[in-house]
Amino acid sequence: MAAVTLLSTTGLCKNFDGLRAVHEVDFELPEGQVRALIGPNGAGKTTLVSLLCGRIAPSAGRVRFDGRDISDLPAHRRINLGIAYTFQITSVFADLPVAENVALAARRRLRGAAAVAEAVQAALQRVGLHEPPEQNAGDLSYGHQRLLEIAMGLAQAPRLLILDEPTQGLTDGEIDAFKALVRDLSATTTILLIEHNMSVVMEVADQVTVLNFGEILAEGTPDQIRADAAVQAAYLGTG
Ligand SMILES: Nc1ncnc2c1ncn2[C@@H]1O[C@H](COP(=O)(O)OP(=O)(O)OP(=O)(O)O)[C@@H](O)[C@H]1O
Repeated sequence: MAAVTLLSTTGLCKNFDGLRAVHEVDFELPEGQVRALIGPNGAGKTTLVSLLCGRIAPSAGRVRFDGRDISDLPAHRRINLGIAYTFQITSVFADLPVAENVALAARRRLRGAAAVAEAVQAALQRVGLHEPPEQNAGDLSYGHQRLLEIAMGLAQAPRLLILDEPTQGLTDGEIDAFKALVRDLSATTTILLIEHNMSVVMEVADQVTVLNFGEILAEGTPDQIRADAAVQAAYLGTG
């Protein structure tokens, strides 16, 4: 049986002063899938996920989540529906302890100190952050701040987790751990991943969407995408 569509867009566009950052994107993400979103620098990947999250408003087009049109909902309402995300620029609260950062996210859905503490510990363990929870988030390495952000996303028990270049700044060992984490999470969460690291894409994605100049250039399995001549040309910058 075909999987239920969790997220979809129709005719989604975003123009910045005449620049077509995202153009006429019809995108569909089935529930339970790990989807990688790839494309050359400036292809529109961050703009597309910003439209999905409600961080920016589209110039045209609609977004649907779980059977409902969410195009007019502000970002915080979309989070409450189960869309969690992390962005390239970390948004941890640097002056707050690691645990408190995750607790702020957990309190969006949980009441009671014990339940929150349990969720915090589970989320930190799941991403493999072993720093003392009382350490300030700003003292973590950049890579670990990215992991902390994922923990903050997980503490919201999301139905869709959107990660914008989560492996940037991670060591090789941390990237391996991240791949295992995504495989583990994929049992319970639909994942949309902007990723430049092709080994991560090839190993964790069920399907890959390639953006180029704001439009979908190709979609398919990692193997299909790797063999696609148009994708190779886009990356090599050749016709
Ligand atoms: N707020 C903005 N104002 C004007 N132009 C913008 C804005 N945000 C993005 N752009 C432009 O839109 C295009 C798409 O940018 P976007 O960041 O979405 O690409 P990307 O695929 O995520 O790139 P990268 O892989 O480098 O992060 C680029 O040409 C970028 O300069």
